[in-house]
Amino acid sequence: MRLDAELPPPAYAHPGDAGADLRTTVDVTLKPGERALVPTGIAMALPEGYVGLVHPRSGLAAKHGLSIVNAPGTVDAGYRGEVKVALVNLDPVEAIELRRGDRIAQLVIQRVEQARFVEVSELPGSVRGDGGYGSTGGFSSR
Ligand SMILES: O=c1ccn([C@H]2C[C@H](O)[C@@H](COP(=O)(O)OP(=O)(O)OP(=O)(O)O)O2)c(=O)[nH]1
Ligand SMILES: [Mg+2]
Repeated sequence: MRLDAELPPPAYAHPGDAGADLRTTVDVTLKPGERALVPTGIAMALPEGYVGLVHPRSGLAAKHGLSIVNAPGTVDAGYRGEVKVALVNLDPVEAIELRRGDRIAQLVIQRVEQARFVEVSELPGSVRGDGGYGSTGGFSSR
């Protein structure tokens, strides 16, 4: 549902794209390190068993340092409020100026399972075991 009828609905830039672009309904300037919760003018009713994931756009991230604090944001199937994007400017020097209608993020809709959590006193073994956080090594050149 569009809460702002003047702006286009989410759209895939190409056939087969995973992410549909979301737009800001407001002008916003982010100073270096600043964040803002930005409205998209979109509300939706995803079918049960699906989730909407709000991902950064790679071009804005690589060129300007525009990211999302909670990337990817989670839009629950039962959520009926406005989808918002927690943008952050990670550039150390330059401010980022966004204008109403700019495409600021992309929504990826995926199937999702709901687990049934079963409490146990022992876990089955595995090859990895409890190794993590770099247990297989870091940069290959060092
Ligand atoms: O990037 C996002 C992330 C979340 N939401 C909306 C939809 C989601 O269903 C709801 C709650 O998100 P989440 O569970 O991540 O936030 P919370 O801090 O746990 O809030 P709550 O206590 O309402 O679950 O906020 C967005 O619009 N954009
Ligand atoms: Mg929550």
